[in-house]
Amino acid sequence: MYLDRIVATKIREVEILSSTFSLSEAERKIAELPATRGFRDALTNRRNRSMGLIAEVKKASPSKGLIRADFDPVAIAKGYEAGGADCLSVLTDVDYFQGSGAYLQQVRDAVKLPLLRKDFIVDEKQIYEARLLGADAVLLIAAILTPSVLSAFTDIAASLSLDVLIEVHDQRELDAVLDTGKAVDNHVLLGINNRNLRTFETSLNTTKMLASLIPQGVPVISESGISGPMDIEFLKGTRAEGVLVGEYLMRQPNVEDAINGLLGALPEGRNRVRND
Ligand SMILES: O=C(O)c1ccccc1NCC(=O)[C@H](O)[C@H](O)COP(=O)(O)O
Repeated sequence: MYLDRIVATKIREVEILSSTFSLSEAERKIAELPATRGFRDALTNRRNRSMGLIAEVKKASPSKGLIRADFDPVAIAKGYEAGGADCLSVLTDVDYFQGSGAYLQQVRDAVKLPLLRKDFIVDEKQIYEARLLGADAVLLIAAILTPSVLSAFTDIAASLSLDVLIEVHDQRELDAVLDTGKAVDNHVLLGINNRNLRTFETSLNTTKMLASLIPQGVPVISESGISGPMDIEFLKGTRAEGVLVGEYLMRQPNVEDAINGLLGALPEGRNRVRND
C-alpha cells in the first residue's frame, strides 16, 4: 500500500533528523522568528468571496507522476499570490512529490501569504522543523495518526503558533477526530480529502457526505481532485468554505490567470467585485 510506503519513508527521515535535532536549539531559534501569519484567519476572514482558496505548489505526485516539468516554485507561488489565492500549500516531501523543505523556505521569502507545510507528519520534530522552514500551518493526516498522537501534535503546533489542517477521508476518521475534541480548537481547520490515499480515486461526493456531519463553526476545506470551475460550483452546494487545489493549477501554463478563472467560479469572486 502506497500510504504505508510513504509512512515508512517518513519514519526513516525522522531517524535521520533525530541524529541532529535538538529540542532546546529548535525552541531557541523559533523564539527569534517573526510571528506566523494566520493561515486559518486568512481562509475564514477573507473578504468578497464565500470560499477560500489554498493553492498548492506541487511538482509531482504518486498518482500522476511528474505534473509540471518547468517547475519553478517561487514563480508559481508569486503567480498564485498575484492571482488572489488566500493561502499556499507547499509539498516538502522529496521522494514521492519531488518537493523540498528548501522550496518552502524560498516561497516564504518570496510571498506574504500564509503557508502550509504539506508533508506526512509522524513525529513532533517535523512540526518544529515546519516552523523553522517558515510554515504557518501543518497538515495532520488522521489516516496515519492515532487519535491521542493527533491530539498531542495539534497542541504542539499551537504551542509553536502554527495552525493545523486535520485531514480525514471517511466517516470513521472524522468520528475519531471529532471525539478528540480538537476540531473545535481555534487554530484548527478540518480538511476533507476527496482522494482515497490507498486507491488514489477521487470523488467530490466525499466532501458532500462528510461536510454535513461537521459541527458549525469548524472551518471545512475540500481537498484534492478539484479540476476546474465546475467542481467549485458543485462544492458551493456543500458546507465546505475553502478548497485546496494542486494538480489543476499546476497544469495551467499561466497560474495567475488560472487562479482568476477559478476564483470567477467562487461566489462574489474578487474578479466580480465592482468598485462603483
Ligand atoms: O496527490 C497524490 O497523488 C497523493 C497520493 C498519496 C497521498 C497524498 C497525495 N496527495 C496529497 C494531497 O493532499 C494533494 O496534493 C492535495 O490535496 C491537492 O490535490 P490535487 O488538487 O488533486 O492535486
